[in-house]
Amino acid sequence: MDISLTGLDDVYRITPSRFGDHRGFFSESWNKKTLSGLGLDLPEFVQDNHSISSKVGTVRGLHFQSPPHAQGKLVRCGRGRIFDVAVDVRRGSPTFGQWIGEELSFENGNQLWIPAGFLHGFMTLEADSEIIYKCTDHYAPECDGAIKWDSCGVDWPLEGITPIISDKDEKAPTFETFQTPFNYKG
Ligand SMILES: Cc1cn([C@H]2C[C@H](O)[C@@H](COP(=O)(O)OP(=O)(O)O[C@H]3O[C@H](C)C(=O)[C@H](O)[C@H]3O)O2)c(=O)[nH]c1=O
Repeated sequence: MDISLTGLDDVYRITPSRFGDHRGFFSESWNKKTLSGLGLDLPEFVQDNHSISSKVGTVRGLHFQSPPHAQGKLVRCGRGRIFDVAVDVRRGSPTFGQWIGEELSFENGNQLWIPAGFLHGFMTLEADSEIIYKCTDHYAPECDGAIKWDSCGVDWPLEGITPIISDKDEKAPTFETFQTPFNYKG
């Protein structure tokens, strides 16, 4: 299992080891002890989420849950390919408003650890792409929030694709109107 830096402090790329043989491969997709041994101690996970998006260009996000139910997420792609995005919205952060986008796929097996205080979203790069992610707090609809996907300066790899968006996401407030509930803890 490898941990590597991304363009945003506190957001890490995690690549589990794969043990291949004539049948296929085996991989530990999550191991608290291994990550801790590599210096990454994550909060407890309490909920796993799983969604399938059937069409290329499906954009889900940019979402967050506000305190007291803010969620950290450990994100992976079980099938297909996604462009996974995190935006730093921690007041006082040196990278406030900055974003990263990473290709996560079944092929590369990469994961992203995205702590609470970041918006999260993704765009599918293949049909029937599957996202699986562990969350550090339970779903709390009263704390559920969204910022309009195209208002944060994210360079989505649309290349002429018309994005498929939920009504909720289409109507989300823009980043410039956003009063973040998160503070940077240094
Ligand atoms: C997030 C969530 C949703 N739901 C229900 C609520 C709706 O009836 C239905 C679809 O929810 P939504 O349209 O918010 O699903 P996504 O657009 O995939 O939202 C997710 O997309 C981005 C990528 C995220 O990081 C968040 O985890 C989450 O906001 O599932 C639940 O029952 N539990 C949950 O934890």
